[in-house]
Amino acid sequence: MASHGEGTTWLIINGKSAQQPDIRSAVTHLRERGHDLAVRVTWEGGDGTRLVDEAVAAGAARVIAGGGDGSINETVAGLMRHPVEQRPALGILPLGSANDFAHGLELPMTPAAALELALTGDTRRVDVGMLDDEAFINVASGGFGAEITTSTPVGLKRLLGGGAYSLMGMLKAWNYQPFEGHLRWPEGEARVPLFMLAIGNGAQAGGGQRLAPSARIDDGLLELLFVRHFNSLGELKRIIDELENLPNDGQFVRYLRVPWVEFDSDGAFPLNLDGEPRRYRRFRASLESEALPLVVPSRCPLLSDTR
Ligand SMILES: Nc1ncnc2c1ncn2[C@@H]1O[C@H](COP(=O)(O)OP(=O)(O)OP(=O)(O)O)[C@@H](O)[C@H]1O
Repeated sequence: MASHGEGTTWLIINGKSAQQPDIRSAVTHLRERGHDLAVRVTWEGGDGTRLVDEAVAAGAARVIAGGGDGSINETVAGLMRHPVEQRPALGILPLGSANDFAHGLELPMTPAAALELALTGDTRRVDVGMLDDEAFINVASGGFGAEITTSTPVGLKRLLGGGAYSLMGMLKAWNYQPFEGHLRWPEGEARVPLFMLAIGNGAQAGGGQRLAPSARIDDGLLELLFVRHFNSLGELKRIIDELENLPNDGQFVRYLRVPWVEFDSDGAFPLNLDGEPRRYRRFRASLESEALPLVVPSRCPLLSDTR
């Protein structure tokens, strides 16, 4: 474990949460204890990345992303623009609605405890996912996985766990079409009508859906989950069974650990990058190993040697 006790820390906080009284008092309290904590507030998308540049220019040792998964993604994107040896450590103050990455790390969720850990906790070097040249730290989820997190309020777990009938009905009502394309990874390839796809550095997305349950952020690998499209209720029930066990070569479900994966889609494929919606005709997902020092709690479940 490395400790970054010295140097300035910058808190880059999403403006929509910046005026919360408990955050103000947590900042005041930590400053009174002698911590050198600068606070900057974002106004709109893109500000987080630019503020990281200012923090690096000012020589910050640590940058805390105050916000949800989108804010963390922007901060990571900013940090990755700098050479690896100049990257400040990343801390997280979870203030989003889903906070999937923070929950996956089992960070404290109250502002006072989260901010104190972010400022004073130990750091570990973790991997950062790359989708072409865009960074993601948690999960890229595509196909139905992207649709559920952006356009429906219903969770995948509830849909798949609770009612095959209602999911089938909903897909019919939507006239849901599979995404035809070609997947390629180091040991294999598949031409598939895809129902959904998840690429995990972290473990969960979409507000608690554990799509990559055995993901570790320091293992140099991505978890790849993909589910083949289905046509009947019987096939859907089979998928639900396979999702329980996550076979590496199931009839519908495949769950693999890979250093990279490429997808060539016949159409524009919806993919959420750390929760932010995108569309791609083709992409390559890969990993930069040990790219970023991250503040982690003790016994963090996303580390390989969880103690
Ligand atoms: N001052 C602001 N007011 C409103 N939105 C902002 C502001 N500053 C940045 N944003 C937007 O907020 C987005 C990030 O939101 P964030 O991830 O922090 O919250 P969230 O969507 O509630 O989190 P989660 O993904 O965990 O549910 C950025 O992409 C940016 O477009």
